[in-house]
Amino acid sequence: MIEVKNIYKSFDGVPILKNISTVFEQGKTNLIIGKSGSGKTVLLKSILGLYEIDKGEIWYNKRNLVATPEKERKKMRREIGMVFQGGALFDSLSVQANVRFPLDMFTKMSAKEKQNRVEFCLEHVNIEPTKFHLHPSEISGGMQKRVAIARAISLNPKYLFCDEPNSGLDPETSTVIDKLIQSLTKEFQMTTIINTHDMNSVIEIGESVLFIAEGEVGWQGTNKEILQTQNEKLNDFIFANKLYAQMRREKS
Ligand SMILES: Nc1ncnc2c1ncn2[C@@H]1O[C@H](COP(=O)(O)OP(=O)(O)OP(=O)(O)O)[C@@H](O)[C@H]1O
Repeated sequence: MIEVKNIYKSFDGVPILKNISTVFEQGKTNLIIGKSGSGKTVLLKSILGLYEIDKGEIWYNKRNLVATPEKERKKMRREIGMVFQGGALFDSLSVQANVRFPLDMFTKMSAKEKQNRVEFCLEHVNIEPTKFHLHPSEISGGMQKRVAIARAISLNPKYLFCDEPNSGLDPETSTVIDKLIQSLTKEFQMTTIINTHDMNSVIEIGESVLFIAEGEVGWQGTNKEILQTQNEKLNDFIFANKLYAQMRREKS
């Protein structure tokens, strides 16, 4: 579980996050949604400790990141898996070398143990062994995302952060990626936080949805509750999203 309590973050005196409190539960896909510029990325980076917040607390289970010295923070970071926007795979490394990379960097596992772990992770994202030797440029966008997820879970993280995991994917592949993240979250009982623009993701896997509006908690609830909401800002966001999805469908 990750809990944030009354966090504030500003840049050069301009407030971006204003008094955000929420809980991201273990074993659930916790989504953060909101308009472009609302503060989702700043929130995600603050929770990760990439930005120092002005005020507030960030609890990773029983540890408050804000009060944790840098050396301890490094240890905490090992418990975090990240799926970056676009996948961010290393082009020059094969699929399996990409997944092995964190193991080389952060563990003292033997070559055999690493290979077993790489195979385990790639199997869990449904990548066949015939693809292990390929390079990112030789596989589809959806498969690249799956490799990025395999790499993110390679160190067996307790916490998984995904920043727009569906960017650049068609709706069908997006659903596959969403379901995959959700099933891994359940299987490994991770606390998963996903930044997304995608209303389909909200409906499919939004077990807990946090709507950020102008740096504040605008609404929080489940994918079932969101369909009944009377919250005006949230409804505007949903409507704009539907229009966007429709325009994209008509264009393709
Ligand atoms: N490093 C920074 N320095 C100054 N201002 C920043 C910085 N990072 C973000 N901001 C500002 O914070 C606000 C929120 O940005 P943020 O990137 O969190 O939005 P977002 O909701 O993630 O948007 P998007 O969906 O487009 O990624 C914006 O006004 C942005 O300009």
